[in-house]
This record gives sequence, C-alpha cells and structure tokens, in this order.
Amino acid sequence: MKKIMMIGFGAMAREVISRLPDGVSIGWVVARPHHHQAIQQALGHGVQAIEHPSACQERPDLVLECASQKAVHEFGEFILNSGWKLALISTGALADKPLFQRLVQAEQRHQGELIVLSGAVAGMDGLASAREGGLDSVTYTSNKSPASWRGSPAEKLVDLDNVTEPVVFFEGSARDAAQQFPANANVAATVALMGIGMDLTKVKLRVDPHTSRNTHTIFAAGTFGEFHIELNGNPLPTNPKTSTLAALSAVQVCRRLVDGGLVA
Ligand SMILES: NC(=O)C1=CN([C@@H]2O[C@H](COP(=O)(O)OP(=O)(O)OC[C@H]3O[C@@H](n4cnc5c(N)ncnc54)[C@H](O)[C@@H]3O)[C@@H](O)[C@H]2O)C=CC1
Ligand SMILES: O=C([O-])CC(=O)C(=O)O
Repeated sequence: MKKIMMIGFGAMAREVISRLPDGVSIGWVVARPHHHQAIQQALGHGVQAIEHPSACQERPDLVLECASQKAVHEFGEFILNSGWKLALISTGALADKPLFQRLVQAEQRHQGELIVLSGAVAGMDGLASAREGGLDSVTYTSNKSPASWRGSPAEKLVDLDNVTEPVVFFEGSARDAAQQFPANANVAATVALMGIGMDLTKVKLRVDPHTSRNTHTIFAAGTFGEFHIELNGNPLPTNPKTSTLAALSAVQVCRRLVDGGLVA
C-alpha cells in the first residue's frame, strides 16, 4: 500500500481522496488546527491530521499539495529537503523567483522530486515538446463565470454582480497573473513553466456571465508549427474556481504510484 501526505482539506483534496486509486491511502493531512477534528471525523484515526509535514515520522510515498500557493511557500522546501516527492497543484507559487530557485536547489541536493501537475489544462506534453524546437509565442486565456472570480482582485476591476457581456479584465505576463490571482491563475504558471517562461507567456483573464464552465485556451507558435487548444472544464460543485480536471490530475499522479510511469 502506498501512503501519501495530503496538504489541504478543501474542495480539491476531498475530491481527490474520494477517487484515490486502489493501493493508495492517505497517511497524513497537513491542515490548520481548526480543521483537524473534521479531518479525523471524515477519515478516521488511521489518518494523522498534522500542522506541519515535520510531524510525520515516516517517509510518505508522495506529498500532494492541494492547498494554496502560501502552503508551497510554507512547506515546499522542508519536503524537498527531506528528499520526498512533492506534486504541486498551486503551481503559481513558482512565479516567485527566489522560492522557485530554493525549491529547485533543494530538489537537486536531496534527490527529492518536484512534480508540476498538469491541473485544469491539457496539452502540456506537446507544449514541452514544442519548446525543444523553439517557441515564438504562447498566449493563454482563462474564461470563467462571475462566481469563479469572486473573492479575487477581479472584483475591483469589473462589476461581477452586473456584468452582462464577456470582459477581459487582465492582460499581462503569466508571472503577474499567477501572483495577482493565486486561487484562479495557477494554469498561467503551468503553461509558462512548460513553454516560454513566466515573463514571455501572455495571459488574458476573462469573465463571462453566460458560462458556468472554466475554459482554458492556449495558442502556441514555433518551429514545430502552431496549436490551439480549448478545454471547457466543469468546475467542482464545491468550488466554482476549481476545475474537476485539476483534481483528476492529482488522482492520476497517485495512480502512477501503483501502475508505474508509463500508464496514462
Ligand atoms: N494548477 C491548476 O490547474 C489548479 C490549481 N488550483 C489550486 O489548487 C488549490 C486547492 O484548490 P481548492 O481545493 O479548490 O481550494 P479550497 O479553497 O477549496 O481549499 C484549499 C484548502 O487548503 C487549506 N490551506 C490553504 N493554505 C494552507 C496552508 N498554508 N496550510 C494548511 N492548509 C492550507 C485551506 O484551509 C482549504 O481548506 C488552490 O491553490 C487552487 O488555486 C485549483 C484549480 C486548478
Ligand atoms: O481550475 C481552474 O480552472 C483553473 C484554476 O483555478 C487555476 O488556474 O488556478
């Protein structure tokens, strides 16, 4: 049985736990103390609710971050310095240059592994392949409902309660998008990491009052030719900001623990 550590116990973590493949179990959940009782009630006493990964006395087969960019700042280095595998869903944390450098150094020094989950988007394998031949431009657009953008800085840029037509309210680099919209624009960072980087990847963020889906569109052009990917994702019923596919990408990395790397 593979035993993993989950960071976070929100919408995505719960979805992932409900879909864990056979042969994978949760050993530890890292969460704020006020969530510990709910975690023990939901998962039983075979699972330890802890405040920091350092409270774990064993070596998890994988640490799955499904929490926030802040959690990557708080725990990422400790996990990689321990030589553990860390799969990130809050990939926008890597837009912070000093943190990115510290995590890569920790990974290299201690034979840990930092895995960038594909999350809510698809085509990252093709984008990474295209990069090998040289990419001229990559543009990523995120289109979501007003409910998805609530609680983000979009509230100051557009009237989310009364918007009647689609509006692009942010245009800029992937680095700025990921840092300014930490709960909504991790995909911008993922696309940047797989393609031409945080500063050259162009990002548009759009609110659309006529949709209930999270639509991710990527245009990439380079030596290989061009591609255009559009993915219409269903949000999780428990969090309109978060696409179901993002949770499934975390389930998939768990499946690889039992099925091996070549099984998709
Ligand atoms: N890469 C991608 O494609 C996607 C990434 N995401 C990101 O995934 C993460 C999880 O999403 P959801 O579960 O929907 O969010 P959520 O808000 O429903 O749950 C997050 C949970 O993590 C906990 N948490 C946050 N920071 C923590 C910390 N420092 N220490 C301990 N617990 C902490 C919160 O208390 C909350 O229970 C978010 O950062 C979100 O932006 C979401 C969708 C797509
Ligand atoms: O789930 C999504 O559609 C994308 C998302 O929240 C993110 O990029 O952070």
